[in-house]
Amino acid sequence: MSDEAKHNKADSSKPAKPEKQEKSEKQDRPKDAAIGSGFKEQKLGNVTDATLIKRLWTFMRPYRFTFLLCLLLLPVLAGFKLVQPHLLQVAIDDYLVPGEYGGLTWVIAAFGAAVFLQAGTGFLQFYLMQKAGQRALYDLRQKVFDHVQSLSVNFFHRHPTGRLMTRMTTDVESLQEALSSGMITMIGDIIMLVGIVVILLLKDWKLALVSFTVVPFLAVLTAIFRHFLRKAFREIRVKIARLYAHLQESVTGIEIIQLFVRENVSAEEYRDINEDYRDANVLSIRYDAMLYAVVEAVGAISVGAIIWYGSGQVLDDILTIGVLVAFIEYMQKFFVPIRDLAQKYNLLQSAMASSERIFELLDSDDQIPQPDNPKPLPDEPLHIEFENVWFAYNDDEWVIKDLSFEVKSCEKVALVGHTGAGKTTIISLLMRLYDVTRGRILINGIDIREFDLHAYRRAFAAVLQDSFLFQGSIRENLTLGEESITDDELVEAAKIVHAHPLISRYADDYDHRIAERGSNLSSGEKQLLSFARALVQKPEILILDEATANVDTDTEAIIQDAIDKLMARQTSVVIAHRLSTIQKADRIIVLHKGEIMEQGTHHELLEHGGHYETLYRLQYAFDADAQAAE
Ligand SMILES: Nc1ncnc2c1ncn2[C@@H]1O[C@H](COP(=O)(O)OP(=O)(O)OP(=O)(O)O)[C@@H](O)[C@H]1O
Repeated sequence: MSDEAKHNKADSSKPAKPEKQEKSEKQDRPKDAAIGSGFKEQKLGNVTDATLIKRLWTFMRPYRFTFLLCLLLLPVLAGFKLVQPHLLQVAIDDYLVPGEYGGLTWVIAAFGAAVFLQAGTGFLQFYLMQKAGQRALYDLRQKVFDHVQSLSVNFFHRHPTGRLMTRMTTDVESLQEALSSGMITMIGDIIMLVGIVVILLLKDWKLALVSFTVVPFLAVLTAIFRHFLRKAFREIRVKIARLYAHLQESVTGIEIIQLFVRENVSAEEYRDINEDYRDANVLSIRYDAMLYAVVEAVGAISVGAIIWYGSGQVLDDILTIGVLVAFIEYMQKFFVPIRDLAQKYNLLQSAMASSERIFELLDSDDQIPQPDNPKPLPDEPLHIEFENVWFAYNDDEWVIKDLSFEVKSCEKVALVGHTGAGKTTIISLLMRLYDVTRGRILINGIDIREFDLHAYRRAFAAVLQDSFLFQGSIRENLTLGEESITDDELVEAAKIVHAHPLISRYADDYDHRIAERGSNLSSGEKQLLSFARALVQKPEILILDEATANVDTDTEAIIQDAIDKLMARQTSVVIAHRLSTIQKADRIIVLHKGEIMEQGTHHELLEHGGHYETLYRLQYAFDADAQAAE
């Protein structure tokens, strides 16, 4: 079914009261999609390791040959390690005990060669593994970033930035350790263990069985610890996400915290979260230390058993001293990988907990849908039409109710209304930050959901309430990386909106660096720069939201002139609380609780004597009072 057909179908089934139909949509929606839910951190843990490893493999696949080479090097590396105790046995039994010291030379040379080759192979194996691991992680980081960028603003409203950042940074880091060292060296450890078991059984199966009596206990104990460690690691990730979320909020909201003297409250909250994080870490360290101690103790018991049983055998001449020494050496080598395995298992547990969270983020499909066969934007002046539009952020709470209006090409339409009337929501719907719940928005008669999202948004330039500026030069902030914009165009745009005098005040004018979020500029200056940015992008449709709030009367006059010039050029939709700024608009739409109350020109609405007239008189009286006070 084409998109058009789909939308038409949705429309034809439009109920008089859309609340009921909405309910079934609600049920279809993934649970996580409920606004305000955030990530369901506690719900993690149901995914099996096999599923996670399978998904991780998709990132390792491009580097599979390097990983394979690393794997092939593992038995070689194990071979060089395993030959050493045997050489020790040969040295004792064949040369030291019979007193043939001359033959020791080749044994020492062979031992030296084994140590040297072990180092060389170890280096190669480690280097290749790290390199491939880093590459796979680079891809993963890139994928996570691209995915996050593609998510709708709705998603960002629901998820605290700090938590998102944790997933994109510390979780990826923890995966990094596992991918670039943990996983493959674990296989190396297993090869070592199997090698030792086989060698010992071949050397003396009875002594081997005595040595391994402790292994089943060890297996049971590590299985129990594994279970608790996994839980502890998951807890750490949840706690660290909370810690970052709080940190992020405290840093971005520092002005409010300081102005309202909330430092102590914020510190108290942070202390609680920090304590939780510390306790979660301490718990995991406790398990870790216990596991380490258990492995050490079991290792010592095993060596004790070898000496106890083996010494008797040596005295009875059944066993040589060389074999006994080799057994002790092998058993010590046996417990090192077991200890390492436990540690690497921790790493892996942590990585599994992290990858679960990263994949959950990658699985969040809160995107604005793209059509299968996008239509090109009409190559003619654009006009907008809202057709019976309904919209709710939360389930049945309708913010926009059956809204219909038109903005003709080159028309300047203003939206006014009390706070919360739905003005910003209309702009968000128009720019497809959200999709309408019901009804349609049309551009030249085509549903906007049928256009390619990016091509569609490129037709707009928006100056929003918060004139967000990025850290970087003024030029970068105005062009937003669009290289085709020339310096002349830049200067011309800045001049039109009165931003040029402000910019040329700086010695390095357009190369002047703006601090993060434009913190080294006043709000009026930020607005002028965002006007220049909007103009230089040569939009078909201009969106202005709350353009003249928070500025003094002189700046307001300058900004007003800038707005007039901006609006004169193209189709514009403007939201303004200060009604003086929109008197020249071709049409003013007065909104109340998501519905149109009245519309017309400034004069028509004043003559009509309705809601707008009341708003205007109130504001006029307020301004007159303010001026008198000045
Ligand atoms: N992201 C959101 N999630 C849930 N509800 C929201 C969200 N954004 C806005 N709302 C609600 O939608 C309603 C309309 O908000 P909107 O921002 O569109 O109003 P507005 O007319 O632009 O107000 P203002 O003039 O104060 O900016 C309000 O009741 C608001 O609480």
